[in-house]
Amino acid sequence: MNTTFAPHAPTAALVPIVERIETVLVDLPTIRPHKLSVATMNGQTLMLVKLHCSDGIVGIGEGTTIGGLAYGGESPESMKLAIDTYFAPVMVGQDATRVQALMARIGKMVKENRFAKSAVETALLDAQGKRLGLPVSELLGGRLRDRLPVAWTLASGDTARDIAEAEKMLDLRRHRIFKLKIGAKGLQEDIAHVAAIKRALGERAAVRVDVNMAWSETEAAYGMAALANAGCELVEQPVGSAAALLRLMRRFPVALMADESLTGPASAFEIARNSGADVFAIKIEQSGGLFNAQRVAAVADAAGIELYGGTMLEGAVSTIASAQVFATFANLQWGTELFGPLLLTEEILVTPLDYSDFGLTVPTGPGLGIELDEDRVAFFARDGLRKTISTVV
Ligand SMILES: O=C(O)C[C@H]1C=CC(=O)O1
Ligand SMILES: [Mn+2]
Repeated sequence: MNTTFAPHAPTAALVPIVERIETVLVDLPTIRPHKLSVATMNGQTLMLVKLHCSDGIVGIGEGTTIGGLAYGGESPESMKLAIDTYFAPVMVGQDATRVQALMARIGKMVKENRFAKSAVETALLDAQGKRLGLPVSELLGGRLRDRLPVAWTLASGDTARDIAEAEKMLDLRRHRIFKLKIGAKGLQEDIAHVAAIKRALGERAAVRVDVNMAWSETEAAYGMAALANAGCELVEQPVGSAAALLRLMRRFPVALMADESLTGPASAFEIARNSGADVFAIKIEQSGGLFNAQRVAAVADAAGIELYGGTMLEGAVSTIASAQVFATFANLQWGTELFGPLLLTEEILVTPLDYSDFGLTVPTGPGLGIELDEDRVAFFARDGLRKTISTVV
């Protein structure tokens, strides 16, 4: 008997492999200047990834940060360079269906670059979901919710304008949780700003602040007490170091949230071990991808730390990748801030996302469940049609 003859055995050629990875920088204006203590944004650059597989499936991913290099170690340009030069050779020719194995392979060759890893992992998961006919949330273990509460950030730099913006969001039933960006101005001015907004909105809305590490420890001690008095319910990353954050814990009747000091599972474990935060702002890019975001959530749950779904002011692709993973979290006590696409003037999806009734609907289609409007992406690409037209005119 010929035991080597197996006509129906799958052959290696049938395994879908990664054929090509395309990256594109897309520059989009914001609806107004967005003022953080680290930068003022007038636009946002999305670094989009298209992962072409041998079975014809194309997965999409996104890497985005805030104010170029003002927020962290990666920029959209550096992500593009890292993927084109270092990720692509490690990925091309590999089995596209083994997402975790491929991410582990990348991890051996690329030490850091968490944001770029998140973009590539998103594209792999989108492709695999499209291949299997399942939403990314189901590849990640299954969703617990189809809708996510979404906060809005008030960051125009002007108190009256922020109040008017909040009133508009309440009228539209789009947001009733507001995060105020402070830290760029003096302490007293910032506290007066927060108090005025909370006074105007009263019980109709929740008010939180993000200091983006701008305060010294003594400023934070004074500031947190005053903010608690003003009715602010949560203070996000008032100081830079995790040690200083820990020293501020439980001294004021206001929740303390870690953002910048949370850079993936290892940092989550360190903060949790020291009871160094009440809440984690989990971001897929800061975590180094969707699987790592789930690991951060598991650490938080084990330690009794509460969860908030954060954003790097991402466009639609990474916003929905975040939504797909946040939908799988056992706990999401503080909701999310997945409003990034609403801060941009331009739509880049064929079907816009559903923001309604103070929340975002998590798409149910295969993969991320969204489709890029390729003409608009080509138009807004850094070296794309918009540039050609404005050079000709
Ligand atoms: O949390 C951050 O620091 C970044 C981001 C999230 C919302 C926003 O306005 O900025
Ligand atoms: Mn933050």
